[in-house]
Amino acid sequence: EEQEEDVLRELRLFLRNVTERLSLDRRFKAFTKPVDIEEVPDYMLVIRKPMDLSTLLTNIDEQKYVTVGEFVSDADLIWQNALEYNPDSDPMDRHIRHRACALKDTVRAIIRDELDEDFERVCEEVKESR
Ligand SMILES: CC(=O)c1nc(NC(=O)[C@H]2CNCCN2)sc1-c1cc(O)cc(O)c1
Repeated sequence: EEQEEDVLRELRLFLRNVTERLSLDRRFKAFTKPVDIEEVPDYMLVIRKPMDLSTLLTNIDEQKYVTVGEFVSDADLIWQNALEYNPDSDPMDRHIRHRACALKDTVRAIIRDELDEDFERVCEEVKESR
């Protein structure tokens, strides 16, 4: 009902704000758009569930996320995929892995610092009620 829509609207505002801040961070430039298959043809052979910051924003607008936990699971795909696709000692691999680790830590720090646990609990209750 109305109160549920109020909670989900506030969730979308929070998630958009987090995603937009990540997209503005120069360290995460490589994660802002889907990997271009023309540039990186073997990517889809290695990575089963591609994810990027622009797709997170689209998912938010399409009301895919009812809890912060669901959003974090998709956000985690971004850095997990980067670690998987870049396992080697190649300087480029190390460079991307460093940024992937920074993305992982930044998402967790923002959620820890800015997400009210009572708010996430209400979102979980909305999810259970559906
Ligand atoms: C996001 C990601 O995982 C990614 N990984 C790369 N790895 C490499 O290029 C390594 C792979 N091992 C051999 C030496 N090259 S390039 C790249 C990427 C960077 C962008 O700025 C945009 C984009 O769409 C993809």
